[in-house]
Amino acid sequence: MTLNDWSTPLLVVAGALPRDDRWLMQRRPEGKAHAGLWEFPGGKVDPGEWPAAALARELAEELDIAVDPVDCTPLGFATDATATGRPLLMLLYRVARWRGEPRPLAASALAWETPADLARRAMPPVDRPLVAMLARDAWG
Ligand SMILES: Nc1nc2c([nH]c(=O)n2[C@@H]2O[C@H](COP(=O)(O)OP(=O)(O)OP(=O)(O)O)[C@@H](O)[C@H]2O)c(=O)[nH]1
Repeated sequence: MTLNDWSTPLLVVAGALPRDDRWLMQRRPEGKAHAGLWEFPGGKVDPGEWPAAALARELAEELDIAVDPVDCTPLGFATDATATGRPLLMLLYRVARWRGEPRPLAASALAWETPADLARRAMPPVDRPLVAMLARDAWG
């Protein structure tokens, strides 16, 4: 990780959505940074936006599901540098419930993955410590 700028991190929120001991992951489409890698659904927090509200907005845009921000519980965070060297701060939330069936509106694919599956997927570096954390997450 090479950081060129310590002052203005790119703030990204992401959701861990559980189902039957698996987590929902999406594959980044061609033409975007990290194309082809598997990631948690989510995206950038807009200026002045509350992070859990940003996550609910992103999950509606990307998965066509309705999430109440109060159902998003912080799980942890991780940091890395983006391709330009700008610091990236990613907040991961556990999403307890949602309305609707997730559809890949922004991704090239969706998959429900076990922690063991996740360890074998190609992912952005910032996701690795978060996946390790999920593997230790207690259900409920
Ligand atoms: N959503 C998401 N973004 C991640 C993850 N890991 C990771 O490094 N990122 C990076 O965080 C940034 C978030 O970008 P994004 O493209 O998802 O955000 P967005 O939906 O607001 O994108 P847009 O600018 O195309 O509208 C990207 O640089 C992306 O590569 C992850 O697990 N989930």
